[in-house]
Formats: sequence, C-alpha cells, structure tokens
Amino acid sequence: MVYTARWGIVATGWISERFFIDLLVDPSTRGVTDVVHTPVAVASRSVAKAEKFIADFGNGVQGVKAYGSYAELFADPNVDIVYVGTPHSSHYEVSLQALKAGKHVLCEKAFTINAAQARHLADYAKSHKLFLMEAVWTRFFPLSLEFQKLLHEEKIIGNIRRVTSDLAHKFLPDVESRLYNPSLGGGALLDVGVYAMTWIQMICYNHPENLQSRPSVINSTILKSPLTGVDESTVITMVWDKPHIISIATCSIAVNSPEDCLVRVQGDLGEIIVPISTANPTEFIVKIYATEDGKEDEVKALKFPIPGPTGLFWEADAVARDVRDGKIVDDIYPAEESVFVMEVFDEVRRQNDFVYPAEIEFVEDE
Ligand SMILES: NC(=O)C1=CN([C@@H]2O[C@H](COP(=O)(O)OP(=O)(O)OC[C@H]3O[C@@H](n4cnc5c(N)ncnc54)[C@H](OP(=O)(O)O)[C@@H]3O)[C@@H](O)[C@H]2O)C=CC1
Ligand SMILES: O=C1OC[C@@H](O)[C@H](O)[C@H]1O
Repeated sequence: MVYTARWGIVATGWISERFFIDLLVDPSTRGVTDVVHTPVAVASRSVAKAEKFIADFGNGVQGVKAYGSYAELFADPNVDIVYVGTPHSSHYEVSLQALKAGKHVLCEKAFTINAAQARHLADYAKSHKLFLMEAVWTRFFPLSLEFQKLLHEEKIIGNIRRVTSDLAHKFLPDVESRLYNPSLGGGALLDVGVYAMTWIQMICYNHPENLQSRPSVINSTILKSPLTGVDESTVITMVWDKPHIISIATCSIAVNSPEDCLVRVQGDLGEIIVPISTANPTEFIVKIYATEDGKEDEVKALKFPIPGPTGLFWEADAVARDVRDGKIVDDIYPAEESVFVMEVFDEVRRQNDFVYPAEIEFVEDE
C-alpha cells in the first residue's frame, strides 16, 4: 500500500518554496512508488503571505490550508509532519513547539544555534516517540549513498588519509539579511559550514572503523565580519584517530567556492573529487593512481542528474518512510549526528570567542 505523508510547511521563504514545489513532484518520476506527499497546510506570520505562497507555488493543488500563525498549523489534526523553514535563530523554538503539539518534525539546517538546544530537541522527540530530523538533504542524494559505498564498502581509493571540504557563497554584507544578522543566527558556519561538515561526517565520522567517535583534535579559525561580527569565513581542522585521517572543512559567506573541486578525499590508492556543489552534488570524479611508471591515472566521472526541480524530495521520501514505519530517528541522518555537529560548532565558536545574542542561545527548562 502507498503511504501518504501529510505535510505542514512552516514559513514562506525561499527554501520553503523549493520544498513545497518538490513535494508536489510525482514520486514515480524518481522511481518511488511506496510513498507520496500531500502538503495540507502552510503557515506564515501573515495569512496573506501563506495564501499567496499556495497560489504562487501550489500548481493548482486544492485543499491546502493557509494559516497566519505557526501555532494554528501545529494544532491542525491533518498535519502529520511539520517542515520548519524559518531562520536558524528560531529552529529550536519552532521545532519544540511543533513537537509539543505532537507533530513529527523535519527542521532545516543548521539544526539549532548550539548543542544544548539540539540535545534538548533530540531528547524531547525521543521521550515523546516523535520523529525528528535536520533537513540535510545532501545525505539522501543517491550520489551520496553511492559515494559512501565506493569509499567504505569497496574501498576504491584504499585507506583514506586526508579530506578537504568546502562550501562558500558570496553574499553581499547586509545587516538585515539572515546571513549577516547575528540575531537570526547569521554566519558561514550555520549556513554553509553544515555542508562542508556533512562530507567530513560521511567520510570520517561514519567511517566503519571510526564508529561515530569524536575527532581527537578540533582546531579552528574564524574571520569575523567587520559589519556584524558573525563568522564570515571559517576553517576547521580535525584529526580522526580511527582510522588516521586529517580533515579540513572550510566555509565562507564572503567568497564563492572554486567550481572545480569542493570536496577532495585522498587515499593511498587514489582520490575522489566532488565538483560543484557540496550541497546538491550531481557528479563525482574517481581517480585511481597509476601503479606503474609510464601508465596514466585511471579517471572516471560518475554523474547523478537530479530528476526534478531541486532534489529536496529524497529527504522527504526518507522522512515519509520513517514516519510510516513508526521510526523516530532516521538511519541515514539520525538526530544524534546533528547534536555532534552542533558540539563541533560550539567548540569552534568557543575557540574563536564567537557568541550569538543570549535570546537565541537559550534552552528551555526541561
Ligand atoms: N536546504 C537548502 O538547500 C537550504 C536551506 N536553507 C535553510 O532554510 C532556512 C531558511 O532560509 P531561507 O528560506 O533562505 O530564508 P528566507 O529569509 O527566505 O525565509 C525565512 C522565512 O522564515 C520566516 N521567519 C520567521 N521568523 C523570521 C524572522 N525573524 N525574520 C525573517 N524571517 C522569519 C519568514 O516566513 P513567514 O513570514 O512566512 O513566517 C521567512 O520568509 C535556514 O535555516 C537556511 O539555512 C536555506 C536555503 C537553502
Ligand atoms: O542551505 C543552503 O544551501 C545552499 C546554499 O546556497 C544556501 O546558502 C544555504 O542556505
């Protein structure tokens, strides 16, 4: 039987628009026949915005309710799963309210502002038997699954020794924008650093010999925005003892990534390069080093085009299956792993004396 996931979309910004459009794509066009998605409600801080959002992006879909507050959507009994597309500053509060209303939650990246908030959300969801996941869509790309299989199961480049991973987008400095505004959780780390980290997680944290152990060394440098003090560019170096890898994650909101290589993982037999983009990759290149003098390296490009508008539907499919199956954490991207990322980011901010305003760092008493 086909399972129908009934979604409530919270906030009407850019990513909510992309997610809504992807939900409306017929899953069979990507070979999915066991789940379908029905958006049943959209909430905004203004009902007119919610109505306009449905009219603009709903492609004629009928019966989607427009709400002028997030609380009204949380109270809608037809909503099973809440998608949170608000700025970073309110992920914790909005997700917690949705969970308290008994809803399953898919919350945009970055999961929260700090690890204490992430831990509270994960514990709350677990103790109330509700599904919770950070929307790191990259992890659900068929490309990412194949990449990890080649790397970890087939050991195609042998023992991994070094990883570099980058995501950088040039955004014009603007005090009002969510990218630069500290009160909205601005800065490179939370916006694009999550993606630089996600490849390091796939390669090192989830390495079969590492078994989700923490890195033994975390060193970092932040260059702060002269305009607002958020992290404009950040570098994180980590050492993984099992199985002996150094990783370097870089991110920036002041410059763009190079187009030819965003992720490079080097092993003793070869390397894999992921060109644009770390967030929504469509190709990776495997190079196996020549073993004899005079021979050429063997180079192969593996391409994975996205069969639809954005590619957010793969994470939606995974969430639908999890909820259908009564799971409260996803196997590919469990909430515990989001807590780990926020712990690393906390440490990076501690090392560089970077704090957000107290009102967005808060954690409710449990
Ligand atoms: N997965 C991906 O590829 C991407 C993920 N993201 C993530 O999605 C989230 C939102 O980003 P994006 O869509 O670009 O942001 P936008 O600024 O375009 O939209 C955010 C929306 O949040 C709501 N909102 C609630 N509180 C506030 C507030 N205080 N100030 C401004 N807006 C508020 C608004 O909707 P309303 O008025 O309707 O309530 C607003 O439209 C972030 O976490 C970001 O990191 C962003 C881009 C790509
Ligand atoms: O989540 C994101 O993914 C892609 C980036 O362009 C964007 O800034 C970021 O928010």
